[in-house]
Amino acid sequence: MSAISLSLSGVTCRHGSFTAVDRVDLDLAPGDHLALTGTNGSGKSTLLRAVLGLHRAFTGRIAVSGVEAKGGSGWARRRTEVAWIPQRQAAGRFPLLVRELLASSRNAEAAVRAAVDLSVGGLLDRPVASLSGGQLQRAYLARALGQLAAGAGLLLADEPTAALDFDGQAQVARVLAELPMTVVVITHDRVVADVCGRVAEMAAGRLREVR
Ligand SMILES: Nc1ncnc2c1ncn2[C@@H]1O[C@H](COP(=O)(O)OP(=O)(O)OP(=O)(O)O)[C@@H](O)[C@H]1O
Repeated sequence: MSAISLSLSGVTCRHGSFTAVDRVDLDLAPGDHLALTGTNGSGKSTLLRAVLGLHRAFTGRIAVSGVEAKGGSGWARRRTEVAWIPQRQAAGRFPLLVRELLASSRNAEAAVRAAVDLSVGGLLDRPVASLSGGQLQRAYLARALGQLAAGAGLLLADEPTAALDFDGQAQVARVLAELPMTVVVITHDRVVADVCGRVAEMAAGRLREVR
């Protein structure tokens, strides 16, 4: 596993006729850590979802490791290169055990090890739908660490500490700080922003780097 680059140029994302992300440019070198802050509804989640191919209504250029995703196989490859912690962690439409969520990382062993470190190792046989918000967030972080162990070189995390207690927030900030991967983390948490070398702020779809 090694860190990879992310390059956005002139990225505009629409929800119907509404422009949620407006001509965003951003270049991250392998290993850069960026905190993405800004007001609610300013387009942060939409932007990261576009990088993953979960929001396809965009124009402009999104390149990971210098490559733009094209077609189904291109986006499938993108999802092996990019680890993802979603904001509203979905319990899924079908009953899913924590163990199965972790296995979806493609490195179940590493994800389970991370789950143990993150204090959710005792919940492997519980349905994901039965976890508390903080437990679910820890489980999704463990899955992302499994994805990184499986070869992903970029982590996109959407408010990964929003549901965590103080100890959990500090622990996740530590884990993120130590990751040798490229990281973009949407956060309203100062502890997390402080461990990132770069900080950008979004407002009404525009991105401005502040540090
Ligand atoms: N599926 C959708 N359909 C229509 N509008 C949407 C949809 N998803 C998001 N939006 C709108 O796009 C804008 C950007 O939303 P987005 O979730 O990207 O913001 P955000 O910066 O991540 O917000 P927050 O900090 O509250 O999570 C908001 O005005 C939101 O209401």
